[in-house]
Amino acid sequence: MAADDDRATQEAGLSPSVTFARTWLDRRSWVDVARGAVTGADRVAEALIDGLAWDGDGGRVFRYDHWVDVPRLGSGYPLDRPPHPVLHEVHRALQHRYGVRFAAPSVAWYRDERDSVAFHRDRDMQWLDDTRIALLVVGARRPFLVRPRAHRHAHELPDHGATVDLAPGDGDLLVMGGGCQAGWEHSVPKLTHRVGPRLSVQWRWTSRTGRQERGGSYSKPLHFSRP
Ligand SMILES: O=C(O)CCC(=O)C(=O)O
Ligand SMILES: [Fe+2]
Repeated sequence: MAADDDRATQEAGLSPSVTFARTWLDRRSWVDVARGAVTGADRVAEALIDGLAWDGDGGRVFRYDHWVDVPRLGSGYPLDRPPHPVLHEVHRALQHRYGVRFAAPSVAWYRDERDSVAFHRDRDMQWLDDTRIALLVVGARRPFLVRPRAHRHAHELPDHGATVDLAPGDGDLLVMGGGCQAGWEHSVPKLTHRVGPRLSVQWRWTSRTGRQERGGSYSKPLHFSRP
């Protein structure tokens, strides 16, 4: 059988040898990446697409003082009812490695190169000083850009001020930790070349310490009346 056929029929599984590589962003903020943590990741992509109910066409959220489009589809599932069994294994392995209990995951589906999420912090977690956000990315490998929050108005810089591209895809795990949601922003930008579907499963934990964020959240919009 051709290698492509093997890949297409391979059932998904947690790789027996997962290695995490840590990138320190500053003294208290880091990102871990484990390449190929889930093998046969295309099966997971199919199970997510077919097994979950997807919300409308991305919709719009109120961000600070204006509405922005979030062109991608969103979903989620209860921790004990994953649409593919390997997601349960990934969840357990992540909790074991990071020593925290994650909330029920949310899931994002970028249908093609036009879907994206702009630079943001996951402010809906409210306590941002010490968080863990674990992402399993399946499907297309696309840029995942990280920039210091101080670059948020530096639109003239290349890649809008991004300093790191972690480019996860095809079964990679990416974990943002420490102060990543306090002092850093992340994005999955639009592309000008064609790409297939990309999905991310996102498990979140916050220490609930430090200052509590209030106001316009990015992924869970407050329902202000529209201007
Ligand atoms: O899909 C991704 O890799 C990132 C998604 C994200 O940052 C979010 O939904 O807050
Ligand atoms: Fe995010």
